[in-house]
Amino acid sequence: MNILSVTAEIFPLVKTGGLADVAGSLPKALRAHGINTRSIVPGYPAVMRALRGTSVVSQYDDLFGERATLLAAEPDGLELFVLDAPAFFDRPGPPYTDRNGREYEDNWKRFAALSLVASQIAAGLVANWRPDIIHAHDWHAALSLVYLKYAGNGSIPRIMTVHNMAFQGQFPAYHFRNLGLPDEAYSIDGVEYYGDLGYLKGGLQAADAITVVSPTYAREVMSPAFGMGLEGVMNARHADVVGIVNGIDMDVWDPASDPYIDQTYSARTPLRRLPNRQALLDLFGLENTSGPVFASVNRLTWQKGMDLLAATAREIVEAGGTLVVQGEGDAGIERAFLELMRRFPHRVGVRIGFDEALAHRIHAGADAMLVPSRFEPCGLTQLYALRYGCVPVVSRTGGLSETIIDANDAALHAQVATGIQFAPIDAHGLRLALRRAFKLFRRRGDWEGLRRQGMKTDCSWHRSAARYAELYGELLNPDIRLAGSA
Ligand SMILES: Nc1ncnc2c1ncn2[C@@H]1O[C@H](COP(=O)(O)OP(=O)(O)O[C@H]2O[C@H](CO)[C@@H](O)[C@H](O)[C@H]2O)[C@@H](O)[C@H]1O
Repeated sequence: MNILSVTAEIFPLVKTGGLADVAGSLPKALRAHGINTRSIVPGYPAVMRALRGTSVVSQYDDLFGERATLLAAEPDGLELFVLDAPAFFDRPGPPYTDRNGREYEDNWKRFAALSLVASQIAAGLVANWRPDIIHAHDWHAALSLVYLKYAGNGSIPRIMTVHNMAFQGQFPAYHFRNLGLPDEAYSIDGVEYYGDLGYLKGGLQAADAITVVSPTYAREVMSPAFGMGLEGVMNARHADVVGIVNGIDMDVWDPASDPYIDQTYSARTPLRRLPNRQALLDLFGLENTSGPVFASVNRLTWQKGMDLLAATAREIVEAGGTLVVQGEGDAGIERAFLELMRRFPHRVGVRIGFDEALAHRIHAGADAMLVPSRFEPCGLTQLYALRYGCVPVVSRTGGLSETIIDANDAALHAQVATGIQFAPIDAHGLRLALRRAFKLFRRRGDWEGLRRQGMKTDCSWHRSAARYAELYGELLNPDIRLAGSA
């Protein structure tokens, strides 16, 4: 079976968040199910630099007014189609924004171009490789399903995966006439969205199946607080919505072979983890107190509850712990953490920026990973933390509530607890969770138990790749689907 995956990011070539990790690792996991995935990605500078031995698939003189070439290549074990369109993608810095953090004005066109070409591949553009299913990730890829739907001619099945409802690709309606879609596509069944253009909305309407990245989030997005305007569409499509929890790449995130960390270790050799803790403290110039080293590797945003962490960080210092924060995002939250570092230079360490290697070192060295998200479709940081023996402290929402087993008395007694969950998701809730963490940390046996259980947890793609494979099978054979849902 051949799958065309459409994505704006793919690890290890271009990553701003979890989308890249999933787009990079799911295809690997699907191979075990006899599924071949090729991903189409934009030809950003980092992608173009990684290419060797490319072949030209197709050329465009006028793709939304620009020249472009569709290439095929296989860098870093990935099987890719790359849309080399310098006018759209040959820009320094992050993929969606300029150096000042402003969204590019032509994002509507850049990702419409990617999507249009993807839809052409789905319709048979490539002579020796035809996909059986097209799988679009997030709003950047959503129009590929819309183009296919309105092209007619019995398109292949279409899947839309939503990694985060907060990012929808909403643009002024006047761009519609430049998208090359038929007039009927500007409707409630198409891309019309509260009088604007909604790319994700259009993708959801054009999809045969919709996946979100955890069953809890699948339920949550049916309500306005989590659906963020799309709850109506999600409710209308609920029969076709399925939640599948993300897995992680067990090779990339493996403390037994991680090239970024000072000392490799495994669940069987927990003492070998200790030098990584000291190395982390040294790196940030922090004191080695008898309290836990808390960490956060995250976008510094409201979604991630990082303002709540900034507001409670003092508690960590006063109770005798240390805090390491790595991330970038809202200027106000960045400032708040930098200010905390200035006040408590030996207890709070902060790095503003995106740094994959440092993220590994933090997971390997910290005692606890704080993930106080206000909403979290799935979350990957807590899964990496489990694998690295860094106990996750998470808010009870979305995928966080499904992937971490709270250390309540029953779970501790049964030796199944893997972390701490808290609710309500506010500063007070987080404060109480921190107090629980301090208490458990002092009870060394319980803390080691949490760490051990976490490291034993299967966070691989094993089960979830099987769910995707099953879904692909159902879409290609609707009779099975009917039988299954009866
Ligand atoms: N400054 C930094 N330096 C280095 N690495 C950093 C970093 N800041 C973040 N990261 C890394 O980026 C990734 C973030 O992934 P998440 O899944 O936690 O959230 P994100 O909101 O990006 O993803 C969305 O999509 C994913 C995938 O489906 C869902 O899990 C999630 O809930 C949803 O919000 C992790 O690998 C994290 O370690």
